[in-house]
Amino acid sequence: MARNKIALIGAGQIGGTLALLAGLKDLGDVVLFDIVDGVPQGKALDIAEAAPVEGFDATYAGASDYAAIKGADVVIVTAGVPRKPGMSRDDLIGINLKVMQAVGEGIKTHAPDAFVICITNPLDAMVWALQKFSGLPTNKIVGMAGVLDSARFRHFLAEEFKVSVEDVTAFVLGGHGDDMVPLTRYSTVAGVPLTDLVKLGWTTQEKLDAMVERTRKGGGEIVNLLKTGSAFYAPAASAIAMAESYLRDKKRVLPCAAYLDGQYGVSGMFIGVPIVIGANGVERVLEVTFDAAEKTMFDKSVASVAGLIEACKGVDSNLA
Ligand SMILES: NC(=O)C1=CN([C@@H]2O[C@H](COP(=O)(O)OP(=O)(O)OC[C@H]3O[C@@H](n4cnc5c(N)ncnc54)[C@H](O)[C@@H]3O)[C@@H](O)[C@H]2O)C=CC1
Ligand SMILES: O=C([O-])CC(=O)C(=O)O
Repeated sequence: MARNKIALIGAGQIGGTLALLAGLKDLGDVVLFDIVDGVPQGKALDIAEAAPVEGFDATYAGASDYAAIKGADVVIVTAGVPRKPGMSRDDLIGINLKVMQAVGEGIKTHAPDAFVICITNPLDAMVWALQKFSGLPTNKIVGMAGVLDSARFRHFLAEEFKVSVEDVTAFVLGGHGDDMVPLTRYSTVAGVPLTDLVKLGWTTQEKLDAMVERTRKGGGEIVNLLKTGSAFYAPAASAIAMAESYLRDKKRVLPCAAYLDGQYGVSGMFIGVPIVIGANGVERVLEVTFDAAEKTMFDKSVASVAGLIEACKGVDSNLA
């Protein structure tokens, strides 16, 4: 059976990590694409030379021409710029929107049948714009954020409870901004909701609130530490989980920025919600019920994303 082809648009910090993880997980052959000539080629060769040591068989190529992504099964987009300390993700809109136009046209011409995962920030607006520029069916394009935000929350919870990360589940929904929605009622240790664990004395409400807040600001915490860019290991691992679910038809239920057509009372936008990812792309949206406080938080987050989309339309009148 022919190997799958994975195209990585953007060969920076996340792109390089994606390329390595794709090999380690035997997901398929990898093409790294970047506008900076030499970088995708150099990273491709470096990882290909790691393959004999790690024992995976995959071809690696680097390119600065979109023709190289032809026939890709999965495209993961990290092209653009990351933020630096003092910036918000939203400050990236002007520059990254133009990048999404070029990437969208490249995908439309060379890989229109791919399952596309957008990572570029500000995420919920960029995946919306990428869908418009590429014309992809809305079940074949998603944004990566919820898996990462949930993984951060899971890490903090596992540390607090001194349990395996494997036994901690979490759902962080909404947009990928500081008003994202970590849902404590739907996050568990071995199936027991966090709200019950507070009652059982495993933690206090104050500590839980602090972990929720740390999750919301998790991206900024790493930007302030790194100073030159933003997180890349956990973002890459998160997107690889999504790609693997598609390529292996695993039908995992993952929180992703998905196109909503009435679900959660939202239409025509990409928002972080739990979805089933299988061979048909986004196969199902899981609509969880919110209590009044959760709904208020979710609606606030949706309103922020709507504001970003309006800002995109202001920058590029073709999107209006
Ligand atoms: N959705 C999420 O949860 C997360 C999103 N991000 C975002 O992911 C993006 C990438 O982050 P990093 O890999 O750390 O940045 P990076 O700067 O290391 O890599 C970005 C790459 O994109 C390339 N690039 C720029 N314009 C391009 C174009 N028109 N076509 C092709 N390539 C182009 C650059 O040359 C660079 O190699 C940023 O926007 C960052 O904010 C980062 C972490 C998490
Ligand atoms: O915070 C950033 O700029 C990068 C990002 O989205 C994250 O790490 O969650």
